[in-house]
Amino acid sequence: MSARNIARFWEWGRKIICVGRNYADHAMELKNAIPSEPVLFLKPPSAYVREGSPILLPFYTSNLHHEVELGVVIGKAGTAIPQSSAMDHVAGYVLCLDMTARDVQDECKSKGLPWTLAKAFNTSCPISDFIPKEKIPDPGSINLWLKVNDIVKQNGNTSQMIFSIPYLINYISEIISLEEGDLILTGTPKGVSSVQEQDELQAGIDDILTMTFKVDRKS
Ligand SMILES: O=C(O)/C=C/C(=O)CC(=O)C(=O)O
Ligand SMILES: [Mg+2]
Repeated sequence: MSARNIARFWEWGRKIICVGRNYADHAMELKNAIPSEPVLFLKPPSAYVREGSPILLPFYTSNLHHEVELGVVIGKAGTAIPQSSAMDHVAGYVLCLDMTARDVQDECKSKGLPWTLAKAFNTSCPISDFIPKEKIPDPGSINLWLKVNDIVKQNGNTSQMIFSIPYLINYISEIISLEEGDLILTGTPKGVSSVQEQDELQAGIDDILTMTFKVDRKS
């Protein structure tokens, strides 16, 4: 049997744990309070989509938003991982989009319902190629950007995160044990906006990597 390859972690069917409202400028653009503790939600592995396949518009939304985020790929399992050793559990990174049906999320929020329909649908988590940890020596200080049809919509720096990567790994693993192949989405900076069928989304991390996805409707 061939050994599993962490560079193809999305094939392993592990957890996708998402952090929300982790950038003050994004929390404020959606008129949310700045959180005093991380806001967590989950996506299933069926949310993954890779370059070459489209992001599919769910039939029940008319306001699908992009959110560009740094994804942290877990390489070593742990529970209640101390902040001091948190980075030893990181195998690498991916650039991610947390696609969000904003109108559905607003309705869920107003009714006190979970965000599953808004955040966890098929293709709601486009990801780049795997970036080995050594390629990003300081993940707490990198630029993330996103363009829609060549127009810049998001341009932020991970130094703006309210909760750092070691803090998040400690906080999450106290509640949900982390396994090899899990992915943590670390939240989005400001500039989220609506996308339409046939739009082209391009996103990147500094000069490290870019990725491109088309938006389509399920045929
Ligand atoms: O509370 C809201 O209105 C929206 C929150 C989010 O969608 C949170 C995120 O996913 C994020 O900040 O990245
Ligand atoms: Mg998000």
